[in-house]
Amino acid sequence: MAEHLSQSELDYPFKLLEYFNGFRVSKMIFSACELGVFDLLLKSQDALSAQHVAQELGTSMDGMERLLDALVGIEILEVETAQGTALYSSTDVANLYLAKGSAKSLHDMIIYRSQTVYPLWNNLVDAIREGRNQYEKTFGLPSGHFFQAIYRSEEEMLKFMGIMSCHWVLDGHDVVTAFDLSRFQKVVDLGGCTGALANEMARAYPASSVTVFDLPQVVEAAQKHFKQEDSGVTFQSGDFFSDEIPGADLYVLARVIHDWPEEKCLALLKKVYETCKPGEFPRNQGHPHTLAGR
Ligand SMILES: C[S@@+](CC[C@H](N)C(=O)[O-])C[C@H]1O[C@@H](n2cnc3c(N)ncnc32)[C@H](O)[C@@H]1O
Repeated sequence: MAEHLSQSELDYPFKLLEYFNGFRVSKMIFSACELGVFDLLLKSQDALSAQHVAQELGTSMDGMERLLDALVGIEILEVETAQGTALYSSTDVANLYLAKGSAKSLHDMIIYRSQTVYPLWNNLVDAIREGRNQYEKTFGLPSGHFFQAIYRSEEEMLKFMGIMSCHWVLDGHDVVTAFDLSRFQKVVDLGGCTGALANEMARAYPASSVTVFDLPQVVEAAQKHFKQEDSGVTFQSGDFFSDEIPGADLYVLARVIHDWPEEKCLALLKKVYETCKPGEFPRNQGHPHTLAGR
């Protein structure tokens, strides 16, 4: 570690302190999102006092004042003083990413992190000791099948699908255009969920046909709640372990491989290799292509 952290860290451990206090910053943002602080400040035309925010959101005045000051400290909110009263307002960043409703809102992702991921990470020590996920200990759900736990109700499934989409609003275009993929005529996004990345792909390469392949209940929900009619993306349902996967000359596996143990990954990648139409690799290596993302 000493080799990677700068010399000054030996005199005073700035980075180390930042690392192990990082959870406090996460919790401040999670709490403000859950309480609706950013939504209220976005709606309000004027900067608001801590008392006003506390009253509107039904919290203690002392707790809210501390939270607002802490958010000013990490430059997510701004404060000005008028006649001895501190008045708080949102920054553009908070309005764009932390409040509900903007096209780039990460609100749902933050709520999921707060209510599902954070409690799971609380059991990280046990996860490492036992080598398995902690759904059972954290939520009393069977941990044997990861997606059965995540998709335990339609509401939970839609929440998960929502946060999967959020990521691609930020990075999707950059990811699909990082390489020129225009020569691939048929693209299949395995485990493509809502189709958010597939939509970016179809937009960037309008001459390609793009198909999302995912579990039946996910495909049904994707078409009902997330489908973008004009994107031209098609959906096919199935299980990529037990069913045939559609033929393609490019497969996308975005954030899929990391979900599975080694033997399942190898089985899936073998299936992709065998089904993928051979094509020309940029440096003429002449083997099928897999665009794998994690
Ligand atoms: C972590 S999510 C990633 C979603 C999407 N690729 C993305 O990056 O936003 C994994 C996806 O794999 C799908 N999946 C899980 N098991 C599957 C299976 N056996 N067959 C097909 N899809 C599956 C899930 O429904 C989910 O959409």
